[in-house]
Amino acid sequence: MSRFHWICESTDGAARAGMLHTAHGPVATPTFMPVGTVGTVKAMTMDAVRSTGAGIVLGNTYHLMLRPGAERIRAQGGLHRFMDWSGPILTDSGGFQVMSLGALRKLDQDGVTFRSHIDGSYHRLTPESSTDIQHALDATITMCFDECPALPAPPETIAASMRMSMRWAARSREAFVQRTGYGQFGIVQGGTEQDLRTESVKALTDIGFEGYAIGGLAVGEGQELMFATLDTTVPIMPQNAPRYLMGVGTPDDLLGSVQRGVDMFDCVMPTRAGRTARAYTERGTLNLRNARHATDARPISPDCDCLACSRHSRAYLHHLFRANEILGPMLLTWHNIAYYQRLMRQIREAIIEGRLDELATTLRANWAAEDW
Ligand SMILES: CN(C)CCSCc1cc(N)cc2c(=O)[nH]c(N)nc12
Ligand SMILES: [Zn+2]
Repeated sequence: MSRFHWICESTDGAARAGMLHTAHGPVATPTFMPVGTVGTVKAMTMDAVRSTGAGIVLGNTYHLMLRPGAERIRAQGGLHRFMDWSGPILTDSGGFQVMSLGALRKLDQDGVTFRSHIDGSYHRLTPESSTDIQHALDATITMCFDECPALPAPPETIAASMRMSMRWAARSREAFVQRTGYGQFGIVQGGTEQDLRTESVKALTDIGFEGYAIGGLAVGEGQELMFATLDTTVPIMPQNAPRYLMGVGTPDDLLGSVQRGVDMFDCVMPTRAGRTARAYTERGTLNLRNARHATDARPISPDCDCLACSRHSRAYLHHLFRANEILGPMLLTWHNIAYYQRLMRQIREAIIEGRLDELATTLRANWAAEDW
């Protein structure tokens, strides 16, 4: 079994193309990780997920600890077997979900106590318990337990939160059980304050992790401020470790972030859009509920090999959504994930061939094209 490591194969400016080697197989980077919050990529079978070329999927400690419970998943052989996915799985550590789900919660220096959004029962997450739960899930990549402060916030609030997250990172690392082919990622915090981001990167690299995530962004700061934060934070992150930008993003966000040196992404946009009739395409997004699609015999994308595009028309997808048929979200989620995977393959190939800037110009022009 190969040890957990990332190899940089090519660079094009700050962008990198590489290979992440794990206990559950290799993943080509840059990579987009479909979100499988409660052990399922919503509205997709795992065969459909595999057919898109996805290499790694995401799970969530918060959701899985509440239902069905980490112990029950462990007893079933771990999350891989439970959800029929033999590739790598990255699990988020739960703190972000507690905050973002608005669950009734009490945060203290040791961890967070919260009430389940499902049945109101009380639970507690700490760096130790989050790490233990991710171990029980047999996560290939374990995320540190952190706090993601809401933006905007005063610098002193961001500083206090980041420093608590760095103490929690040390405790998460202490609780992590090293296994060949498994990794743990530290999460850089610090809002959009460069000095705090620098302090956070140093704190995490002093502890030492197999990879480093950029947290605390994609929380409403906007693309310009997100990119500005990447411009100063990514260059001081370890060169030889994978970099994961959490919760990002649109195709344009992914392209700009890869150009700034990011390797891994996750976002609910393509799956959530698939359930709400919004199609991602090489020429921007389409709202398939719109009446103009009612008689359009074309596939969503002529260049797509997903089931929706290879067998059906826009008119059919329009009909399914108007009729509120389950097959609508199934087919469109499949298409959106297939589009995101195809985009990442295009970007990776362009980095290897040294033509990423040209591809970026073409992609951005096509995304801005008039509705079609
Ligand atoms: C399904 N995904 C949205 C969940 C995984 S990514 C969640 C997530 C998103 C964002 N934007 C910031 C943070 C952050 O700062 N810390 C953690 N732990 N998770 C984060
Ligand atoms: Zn398609």
